[in-house]
Formats: sequence, structure tokens, C-alpha cells
Amino acid sequence: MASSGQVSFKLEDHPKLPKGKRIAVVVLDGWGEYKPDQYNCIHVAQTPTMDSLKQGAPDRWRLIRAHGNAVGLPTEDDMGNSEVGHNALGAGRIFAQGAKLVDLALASGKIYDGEGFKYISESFEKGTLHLIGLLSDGGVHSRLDQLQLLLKGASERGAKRIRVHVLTDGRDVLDGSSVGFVETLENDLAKLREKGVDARIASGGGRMYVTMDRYENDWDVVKRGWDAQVLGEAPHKFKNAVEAVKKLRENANDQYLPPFVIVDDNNKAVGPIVDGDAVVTINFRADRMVMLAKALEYQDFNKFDRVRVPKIRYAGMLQYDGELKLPSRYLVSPPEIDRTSGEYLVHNGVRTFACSETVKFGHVTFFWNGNRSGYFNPQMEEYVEIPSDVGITFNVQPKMKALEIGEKARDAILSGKFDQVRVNIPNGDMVGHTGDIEATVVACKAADEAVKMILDAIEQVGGIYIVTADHGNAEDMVKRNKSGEPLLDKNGDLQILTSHTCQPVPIAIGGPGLAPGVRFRSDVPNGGLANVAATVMNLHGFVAPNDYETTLIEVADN
Ligand SMILES: O=C(O)[C@@H](CO)OP(=O)(O)O
Ligand SMILES: [Mn+2]
Ligand SMILES: [Mn+2]
Repeated sequence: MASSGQVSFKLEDHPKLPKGKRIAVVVLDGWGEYKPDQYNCIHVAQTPTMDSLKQGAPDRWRLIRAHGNAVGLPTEDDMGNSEVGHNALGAGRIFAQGAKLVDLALASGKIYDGEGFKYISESFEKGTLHLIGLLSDGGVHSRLDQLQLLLKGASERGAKRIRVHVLTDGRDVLDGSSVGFVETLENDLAKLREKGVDARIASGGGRMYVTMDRYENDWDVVKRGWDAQVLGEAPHKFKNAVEAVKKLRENANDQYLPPFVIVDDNNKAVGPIVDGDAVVTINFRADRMVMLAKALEYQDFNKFDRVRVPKIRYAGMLQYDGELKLPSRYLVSPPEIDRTSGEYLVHNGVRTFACSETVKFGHVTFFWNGNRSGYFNPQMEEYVEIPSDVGITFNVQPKMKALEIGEKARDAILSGKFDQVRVNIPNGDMVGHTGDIEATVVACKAADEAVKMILDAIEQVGGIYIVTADHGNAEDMVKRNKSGEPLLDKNGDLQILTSHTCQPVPIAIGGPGLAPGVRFRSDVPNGGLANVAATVMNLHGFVAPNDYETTLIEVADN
């Protein structure tokens, strides 16, 4: 163990469960459990495979927690998300996550004593401090109150000129809420100006169209942001950010607002990034900041023409990729997610195959392995990425690549080359985020079909399956009051919920290879995603390390 400075990755044999079974680990993205009504797309959709698993309750089907403290988030009101969900699934322990670590560092003021802040503050005297990130209180990638504290703290510590580059949300929060967030920020900046700090919003755009792409799905998204934030160029120019967002919302929702820059009376951008400036990307979550971090930090970079590469002092709110050490400077140390189940399993002879399509590929690899890119051992692992559709919203293609993922998993299972075949099936989540109920129903059906393909293959080889999800989304598509009734807006329209939820998620085990007597324990009623890793290790024939959250299963003598 780590105490001796030397980690032993040898796992003990499970006293009752055999090794050598082929195991499918299926993660349905955005698939929670909620009351069956017309806004529950999983209920409305035909999902015979997932329905049949439910019949195994309570021994082989149950619910587990996927939000709040169970996944290391600050409060029980925090909905789950893919990063914390897959971290917990893969690491088998609950780590205080980025959101919480940033809260603590801001509350104690330690954020200002760290190397990262000292580094950027060297630019305060002569340069501008630029803050780039998601503007909402969603708590998935960033939080407004953290931005507010950072603005205050940085200005008190000498930042004289500050520019904020906002990315509007509408995905973790209600569509349309961007206007209010920009107004709040404008008020804060006005207060700073009263104190003599030259603080303004400089540019903006919707998160899904500007900057926050992930896993290199579409570099144009990042380029659009670069042009606005760094070069000060965008198709839309406004004098005022509230006006910009209101106007651009006439033709797009918050997630997809086109890029805009704020200009002065001479039509000149008020905040391009230039030599000598400091830049902080304020998101704590990694996946959708990595691409921008590369553009800001790498000297050799050929993903798009940056035109001008300013000499800046750049820090991330966190370090986003532990393996790439990206970015090299950061304000808050990320959670140290070590000794993940993936790392243990390769050391114990378990050959692993992982697959999803681009938009979720890093979830079953990077997040699963504790925010670490690459293989632990390329001889033992194969990760396959199926290219996602680019440049569309997924309600247009709600089936996404579910069947292709199913096929790849099936082939990997049948090949006999792997002991664990792990997939993420994205549909419930990606289509759920569009708020399109009809399309989300189609999405859920497609996800169910993909699960069937995988379970059929497991049946054929005498293997074991474990099917679960990372957090809720498609099971509830409307905002509700405390008693669960759908809420209407001022115009009497339903308030569509594009975000994740706080609902629990299902977990099911089965397959011909599952030893008789294996069943879910009844004494882990509060089990959550972090309990899954020990469970999977048991199914591979091993006992999990002592400090892992306990297994969900037991073997009854019969
Ligand atoms: O799309 C994303 O970035 C988040 C929502 O903000 O979803 P998920 O956690 O499922 O990846
Ligand atoms: Mn997810
Ligand atoms: Mn999501």
C-alpha cells in the first residue's frame, strides 16, 4: 500500500468467485430512475432490455446514488455529472471533487497563496487578467459564485484591468437563464469599476458552439472562441453583453449562441488577449477545457491557425490532465485520484477493452482512470473511439452511434481477447440535454437496443454483465416544484429541463457466468457509484483493496 511509498497492485483472490469470466461493464449516460410519467423519456420509450433487468430486483437489480456527496460534490443539491460519476465508478472511492476543492481554497484564501496565483499576478501591474469560462450556477463545470470570489480576490490583490470572456450555459441550468447570469456579472463588474478597477466583459458565446468542445470532436468550436477571446474578432459586435445575449437569443438558445465581442465607441474590441496578459480558465471540470488549454499553452499546435499567439501567463482553475500535466500552472490542485480499478486490473492480468463515441470516449477512459489520458499498459488494454457526428445537435440524430458501440463491444466480447469490455452509451444524456422530448424517447430506445446486443454476446460466451449509469437525465425532462409537479413559465409553457438530475441510477448484474448465489447485499442501502469498482473486481475473481468503498454483492450459500 501507499504508506510504504511503494504501491502493491496485487489483489487478493476472492474466496468464492472464479477468475477468467468475460465481463461487460455497461454505463448508460444520463439514465436515472424516476416516476413513470410523460416527461420520463425512459419510461415512454420502448426499453424491453432494461425493463427485463428490473425484474431481477432486489437480488440482481437495485438503485444506487449518483449525485451530491456520494460522488464528492459539495452538497446534496448538486446533481451528478459524467466527470464525477465516471471518476467514482473507476476509482472505487469518493474524492472531494473540483467544485469542492475550489470552494475550500477560496474560503480559506489558500488559492491566493499558491504558485499558480503568484504566477498570474506577475501580470497584474502591466497587463490584463482574463477570465474565461462557463457562466452559470450549474456546478458541473464552474460556478458563478466562485467567479465572483475570484474577481474580488484578484482585484484586492492588484489586478487593475480585468476582462471576462463568458460562455453561456442553458445545459446545466434552464435555457434563457444566461441573461440573468450576465446581468449579475455586469453588476459585479460595475462595482469593481467604482473601486477603480477597469473590469468588463470582453466576449461571449454559447458553450456548445464556442470553446467548450471535448475530446477533439470539433476544433472549429475552440477556434471560434479563440478568435473572439484572443484576437477580439467575431461576427457579432455589441457595446454591451446583456444586450448581446438578449439579441442573439432571438435565433439560438443559450448553449449555442454565436460568438460575440464587446466593442468600444470606435468599434474596437475591448479585451483581446495580448502579450504580457494573464489568463485563467475558470472551469474546474477538465473535459471541456483541455482543448483550449492546449491552444493557450502549446508552442507546437496545428489544430487551427491561431494567427497570433500572445505571450501570456496562463493558469487553469485546476490542472485538467494529470498525465499531460496540462495546464502546467493552476490555481487549485486537482483531486489526486490514484490506484484506480483500471490500474489494479491490468496489474492482475485483466485485459480490458473500452469504447464509446467521441463525445463520451474520455468518460470510459480518461475519467474512468482518474483524469489520466492514455493506457496503463497498451499490451493489456485497447481503447476504441467511434467518431461522433459533428456540427449537429443530437436531437437530429438521436440514435447517435449506439449500435456501432454495441457492435464493437459485441465483437470484443466474442473475440476472446478481453476479460473486461467497458462501454459508455451516450444517448439518454446527449439527447436529453437538447430538451427535445420526442428525440430523447428515440434515444432511449436506441440505447436499450445497444445494451441488448452486448447482453446477447455475453450470453453467447457464458459471461457476466453489469449494467449501470453515471447520473440521471432522460428520466425527467421538466423542471418541477417541491411536490414534483411540472412548472410552467410566465407564458404558461412547460419549463424544459435540459440538465442532469439528482435521481438515483439502476445497477443490474447477470449473465450465465454469474456464480449461483451472487446477489446484491441488503446492508448497503446507501450504495453509490463508488461501490461499483469493488463489485466489478469481485466479478473478476478478486477482492478489492481495503480502502475501496465496499462491494455491493455477496455470495449466498445455497
Ligand atoms: O455535456 C457536459 O459537459 C455535461 C453537462 O454539462 O454532461 P456530462 O457530465 O454528461 O458529460
Ligand atoms: Mn454523463
Ligand atoms: Mn450530460
